[in-house]
Amino acid sequence: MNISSKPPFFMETSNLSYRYSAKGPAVVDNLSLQVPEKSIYGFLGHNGAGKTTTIRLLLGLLNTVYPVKLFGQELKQNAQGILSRVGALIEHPSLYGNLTAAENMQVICRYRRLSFGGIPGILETVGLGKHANRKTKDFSTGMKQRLGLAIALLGDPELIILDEPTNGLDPQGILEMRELIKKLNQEKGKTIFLSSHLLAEVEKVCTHVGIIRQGRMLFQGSVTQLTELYKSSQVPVLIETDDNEGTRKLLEQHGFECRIEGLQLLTYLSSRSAIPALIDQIRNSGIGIYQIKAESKNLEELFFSLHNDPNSGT
Ligand SMILES: Nc1ncnc2c1ncn2[C@@H]1O[C@H](COP(=O)(O)OP(=O)(O)OP(=O)(O)O)[C@@H](O)[C@H]1O
Repeated sequence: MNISSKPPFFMETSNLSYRYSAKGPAVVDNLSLQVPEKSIYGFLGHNGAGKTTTIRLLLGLLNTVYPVKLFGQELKQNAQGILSRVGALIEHPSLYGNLTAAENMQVICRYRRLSFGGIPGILETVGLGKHANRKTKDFSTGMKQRLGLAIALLGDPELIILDEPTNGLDPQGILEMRELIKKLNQEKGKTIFLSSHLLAEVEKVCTHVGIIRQGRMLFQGSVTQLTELYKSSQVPVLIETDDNEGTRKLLEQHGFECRIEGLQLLTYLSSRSAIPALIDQIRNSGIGIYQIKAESKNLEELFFSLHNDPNSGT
């Protein structure tokens, strides 16, 4: 993967690696991230893949000898200046329940020596304008998360880093957070880096994506490129017939790999358009089909297909 400096990426790492202990495994392993300006970059991976650790490295919260660049500058050389242009929400926000939304923001403003002037506008942006004077102990999880984002927006950062921003939210809360992220990007020009373990979530919100497994990058590119790759990977198909064993033999004779799973047979096709021919083959051999169903590919299968694709990832 090439690290180009023209134009500089808003955030980039080159072969970033990290171990929590000298003899422990690499939790982040040769990770070269490239986050374009004005993108919404989804950092996708299962629980324990190394997302939060990477975010901590990007924010200078963990020490590393590897270069981490934000806005084209090395983080270590000007951490204070660079981080004043970054807003972050890692997991759930720490709020004082007995203080109102506005008062919670004032606490952070005092700490960061920012004026209180921007608070009403930011609360309006995140949809909490009407709740500015409510104590946060009465807030729903979604409202707390939006207030956490409001706090990250203090100081008008150009880059916003969000660790699993929809975690723990109900469907309505997820929808609102998703719309808010898009609004911040499209209307306020913010570059947003967010981590998630949900492929569907990333596809709906992000312009770019980096997929990691065990700290290693499997794929990095635009969501359009990911969709193309995803489409070209194999489709799992479940078949139930009156003779699953006979169907298995038949399909294997035609070069399909398959296995019996309970009352069904699982095989993989190159695309959904191959299903009619498959049905004809089974029916022509006198086997009765009870049902046939193309499964939607989940993250695990995408990981699997990426892992086996020599052209993808690292
Ligand atoms: N402070 C720590 N000390 C030792 N190991 C840690 C520490 N924090 C995380 N790990 C380990 O590092 C690996 C990556 O964890 P990390 O939290 O970065 O992953 P993640 O992708 O953010 O997962 P999740 O979505 O569950 O938060 C995991 O195996 C985890 O157990």
